[in-house]
Amino acid sequence: MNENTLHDRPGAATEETGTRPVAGPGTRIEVTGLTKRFGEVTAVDGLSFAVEPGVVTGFLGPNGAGKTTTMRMILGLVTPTEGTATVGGRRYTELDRPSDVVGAVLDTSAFHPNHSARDHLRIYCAMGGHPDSRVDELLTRLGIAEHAHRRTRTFSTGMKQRLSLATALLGDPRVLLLDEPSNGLDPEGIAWLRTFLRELAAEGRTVLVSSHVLSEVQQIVDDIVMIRRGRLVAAGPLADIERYRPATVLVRSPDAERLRTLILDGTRGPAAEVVTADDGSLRVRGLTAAEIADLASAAGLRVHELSAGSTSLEQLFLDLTQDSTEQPEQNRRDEGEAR
Ligand SMILES: Nc1ncnc2c1ncn2[C@@H]1O[C@H](COP(=O)(O)OP(=O)(O)OP(=O)(O)O)[C@@H](O)[C@H]1O
Repeated sequence: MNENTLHDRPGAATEETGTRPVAGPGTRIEVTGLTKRFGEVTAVDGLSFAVEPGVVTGFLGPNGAGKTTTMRMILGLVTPTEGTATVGGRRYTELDRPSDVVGAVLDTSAFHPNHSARDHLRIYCAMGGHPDSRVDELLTRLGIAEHAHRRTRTFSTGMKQRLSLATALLGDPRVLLLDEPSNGLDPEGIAWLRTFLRELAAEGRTVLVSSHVLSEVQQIVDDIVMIRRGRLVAAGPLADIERYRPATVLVRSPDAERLRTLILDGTRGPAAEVVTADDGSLRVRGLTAAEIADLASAAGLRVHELSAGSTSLEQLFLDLTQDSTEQPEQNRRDEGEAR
């Protein structure tokens, strides 16, 4: 801890009186105006959000959105350029015994290849000052007790994930931060992870899980914090976000580009949003299928398919987080409100 953090931190006065609060049950993560610039690159840009205890929160955004950098700032591994990240009201570097408060898995390959799972946990247990009994407790809880003597280099991705989680849980922390935990897991592994993280949340812990693939964590998370280019795009219960999925009309047309221009023109009807998918089809919001058909027919444009439905959650995620200049107007409004 450096001198600056000692002087400007909240709660320093209570420490002197010996009544320093520790992060306890119901520990919240709070990120306020967090910014990180690496030279020319602004990785995180004025980000504010809270992560509540008792639920699993998904931290979502495409590759390079700033998720890892934000998690590293919460963990005191990267110093913010501006803003704060606190756990239970204190910055990580101000916590007495940080590994008793926050457990983190940032990299599941960080094992000595020749160490057994048990050796690995024993070392981290001693480093964190946790009781030895935690090693066997966690090997059992994570379902890897029978592999405790195997060298970690022989572990599958799923077993490494479990060992990483065991390491993070040695101090029985109230807060857990996991960076892309579903990466490389098969469906069975994801199902196991879902059950396990739900158990941790049900114990009142605060669980933050990052991912760049919404569909991988959709079944795991209760709340979401969605970012793009270091900025907040959406935050709240996943159920709320699902509720606001707008109705979309899928349009396949050999004249898609002309139809798109016509729809966006807006002079022939209400303002609409159009996203062109990779396969050239259009997804239109703000117009009904009948309105689009009439528009195309009046202009002599061919339409091969028109189908109404609601946007998939994955599509909503892509729409909200895409970098394309084709970002729909509604999303830009959402982003503005979220900031
Ligand atoms: N130490 C660093 N030096 C310079 N640029 C960095 C550094 N760390 C991250 N960045 C840049 O900051 C941006 C955000 O990166 P970050 O790893 O936080 O994103 P992410 O959302 O976690 O992405 P991914 O899903 O690919 O891990 C990227 O443009 C990245 O190249």
